[in-house]
Order: sequence, then C-alpha cells, then structure tokens
Amino acid sequence: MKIDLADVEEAAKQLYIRALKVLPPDIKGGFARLTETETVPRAQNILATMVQNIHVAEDNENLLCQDTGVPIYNVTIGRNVQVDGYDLKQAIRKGCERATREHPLRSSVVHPLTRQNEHTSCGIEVPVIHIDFSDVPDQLSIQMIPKGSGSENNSFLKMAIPAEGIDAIKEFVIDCVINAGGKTCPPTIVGVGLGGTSDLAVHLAKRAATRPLGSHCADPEGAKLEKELSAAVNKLGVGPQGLGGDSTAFAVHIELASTHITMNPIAVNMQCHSARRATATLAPEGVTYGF
Ligand SMILES: O=C(O)C[C@H](O)C(=O)O
Repeated sequence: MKIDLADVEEAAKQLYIRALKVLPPDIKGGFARLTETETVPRAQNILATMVQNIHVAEDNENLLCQDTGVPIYNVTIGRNVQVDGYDLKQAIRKGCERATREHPLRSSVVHPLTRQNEHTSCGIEVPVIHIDFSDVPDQLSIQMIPKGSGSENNSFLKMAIPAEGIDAIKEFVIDCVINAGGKTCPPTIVGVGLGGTSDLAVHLAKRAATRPLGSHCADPEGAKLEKELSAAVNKLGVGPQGLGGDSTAFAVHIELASTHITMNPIAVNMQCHSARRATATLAPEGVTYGF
C-alpha cells in the first residue's frame, strides 16, 4: 500500500480540529460515572458545568477548551506500507500548520527563549511526532493529542532506588496529585510511567495519561497497582477543579518498562478533564476517523 501524502496532510489538519472539538466517548462515560458517585454538592455542580460545556462545544462546533495545547502526533505504520519517512513528517507539520491558519486556531507554541509565536502551532521539534510500527498489514494510523499546559506543567519525575520498593511509587503518585491540586483541571487521568530510563519513564507516563478510559496496563502487576491507586487518589478530596470532592481522577493509568537493577524511575503526567484525542486510519479503502 502506497501512502498518498496529501491524505496525510489533510488527516493531520482534520485531526487537530476534531480533537479540539469532539471529546472521545470513553471520557464522556467517565464523566457519567463520576457524576453518579460524587457526593459533594459543589463538585456535582462543577461536573454538571463541565458536561454542559462538552454539549455546548459539540452543538456549536466550537472548541472544548481555549487551550490548543502542544500538538502531538503518534504515527503507527503497518506492514507493507510504502511511505517516505521524511515526507511523512513534513506532511503532518503542514497539516498542523493549515489547521491553525485555516480554521483558525490559537497557536499555543512559542520559542522557549524569545517566546516568539509563529502562529502556526509549529516550531522547533513541534509538532511532536512519534513513529512506531505494527504488524497490521496495509494500514497507517495517526493519533493526534493536543496536550494542554495546565496538565503538562504538572509533570514529575523521581529516580527512586529499588530499596524504596513499591511504597515509593504509591507515595510519589499520591504526592504529585496533591501538589498539582486544581492546576491540572481535574478530574484528571493520572498517567504513571514506571521503569526504563528517565526519558522512557516520562514518555510512558504521557502514553498512560492519554490511554482510553477502561483500558488496563498489559502487565498484571501494573494493572493491580492501577486499580489500587485509582481508588486511593479519589480519597484525597482534591475534587473537580481542585475545589473539593470525590472526583479527583477518572483513573490512574500505568505503563511500564524493564529497568536497571539499581534504578526505579517513576514519572507522572496528568491529562486534564478535557482529555482530547483523535485518530485517523489510512487504508486502501480510504481514510476513517475515530478516537
Ligand atoms: O493555555 C491556556 O489557555 C491556559 C491553560 O489551559 C492552563 O490551564 O493554564
């Protein structure tokens, strides 16, 4: 299967706009579950306002949140797919820029020293593009994630030592959620990356934070810890927007990797309540959009 780069560019444009406007069904389901269990009246009101915001945005084809985030594209290339890797990245960048200029969208991307904004949502190394491979034949998929600053600013890394054990993981995650308070726009998805190296742990935490609700860590021990921490964070009382309540997080998600005998990296990355993502699949039948 030969990839048409015009399809990639158009998908990169549509995905950014779509992600900013339509919340995935699993996140809407997460709101429904928290609404059922929330016991604090002010928190119930805030959850209701968030749900109303989702409806108003979708009914008016408007953005769920003003924060267009840092654009991230996760590309997965299947078997028998022919594409020039450099051109693929250029097409994604062009699509991201077109979404920003043509929609138009607020560009939230600036040079880290001059703070200059090119008003394209692009810059040095941005959009962030990750490329991976799968064994699915004749298919290239692109997942788009706009990562807002409220949640991204609350990213944490601890290089724990093995002697501190699993308790260090639990303590660090709980401390991060308490310290972040309302700054992540909770209810959040708490992404935890365990093991690997420092950079891999941070990468895994982002992957965990952007995983669909209802999915579980592939490792049984990781899945067990996810369950325990998901219950624990909702006992902290942070609540929606940090103003108190039971609904601090939709879930805690964990992704893990093997690590060094003398290391135990722990990274935390949180997703805000507007947990946006969109996916396009390019196949011989055409392009299909989903979450
Ligand atoms: O970028 C913004 O508009 C603000 C941001 O979403 C924030 O949470 O601080």
